[in-house]
Amino acid sequence: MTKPLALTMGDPGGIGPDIAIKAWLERTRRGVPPFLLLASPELIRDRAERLGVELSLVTSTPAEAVEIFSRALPVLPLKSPVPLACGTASVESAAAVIEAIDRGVDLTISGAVAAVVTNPIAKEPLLKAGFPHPGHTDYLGVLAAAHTGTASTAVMMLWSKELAVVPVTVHIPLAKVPAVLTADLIVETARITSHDLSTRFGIPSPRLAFCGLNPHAGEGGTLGSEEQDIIIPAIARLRIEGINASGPYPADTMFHADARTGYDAVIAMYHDQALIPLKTLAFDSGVNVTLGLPFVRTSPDHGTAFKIAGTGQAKADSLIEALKLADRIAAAAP
Ligand SMILES: NC(=O)c1ccc[n+]([C@@H]2O[C@H](COP(=O)([O-])OP(=O)(O)OC[C@H]3O[C@@H](n4cnc5c(N)ncnc54)[C@H](O)[C@@H]3O)[C@@H](O)[C@H]2O)c1
Ligand SMILES: N[C@H](C(=O)O)[C@H](O)COP(=O)(O)O
Repeated sequence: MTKPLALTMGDPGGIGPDIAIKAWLERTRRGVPPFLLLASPELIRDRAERLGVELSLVTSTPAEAVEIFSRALPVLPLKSPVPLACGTASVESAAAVIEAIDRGVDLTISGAVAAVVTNPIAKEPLLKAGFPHPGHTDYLGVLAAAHTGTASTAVMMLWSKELAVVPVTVHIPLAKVPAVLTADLIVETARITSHDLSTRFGIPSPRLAFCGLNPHAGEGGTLGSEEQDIIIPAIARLRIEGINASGPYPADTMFHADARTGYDAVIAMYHDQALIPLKTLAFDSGVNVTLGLPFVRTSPDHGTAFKIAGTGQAKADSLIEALKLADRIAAAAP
């Protein structure tokens, strides 16, 4: 029998509970793979009530979840208290938010579930509660390293049928990007991307196209030196290793339809350079996938959308794509 996916509740005040309920309701029509929701049953019942949905919910172990999924939403209760928040973030939720991630990863590593899919979390309340990581991606790298005993770099990729993008620097202030960007970091990010696109996504020799950092990719060094000093040497190193790397290209002309036929993924130098084109082209179908981990993790491409939590406006499309992609790449795991 197939294993379920573990789905974390995300921030309980955000739209995670809404879209988990919607994804379960859509399970047959849209072929949603079975998942076990890591949450408080009270929160999910409360949200279903706000949405005006009659929901069958059953507390479940991972082993029972696949069988239950066809008739009820299987929920694995959390130990930490979960405030019945809707529409606001709260520091009081932090312990439960982190517990759901930890348990999702533990269940995946132990083989009880096929992969972990995370609902969106708000970073600010977690940071205020003392959680030192700027997002799931970094934290998953730390959990993976603790599990394997070796340092593990987690790489963020936003994937869709139209476009896949990987930001080399992620959740740091824009002003710090030039200082953090090094040839070593670019090479490591690209190596992991090439490896995982090949092993998990079945692309034999992934074509990686690199953005420049500066306008016009530096215009031969007249509009900035990072291309000459950092990006071009990094690409040269990757080519020597046999990685199909090209660029750096001016970022403003890399994302139109013709340009997108020339690569399998874009390696971008900072967060918005990568995520603006992805979310513009594929907001409803984009999936956030963490590469470089010894387990599979995906997530919808959007955030907590507090304003529309409990209103029925949140779409579950990106979450459904994240569940389907996790199921597919977990089955292909090396
Ligand atoms: N995977 C994650 O954990 C993740 C990803 C992105 C942002 N975030 C966090 O989410 C919080 C809010 O971020 P934001 O406002 O920049 O982005 P957001 O994605 O939450 O919202 C942006 C806009 O898109 C709308 N939207 C988002 N998801 C939607 C959906 N499923 N259906 C319909 N409309 C939807 C929102 O209502 C809003 O108008 C921040 O704290 C951020 O750190 C978390
Ligand atoms: N940068 C991501 C986005 O905007 O979609 C997001 O914040 C999620 O990051 P984590 O997967 O690291 O939580």
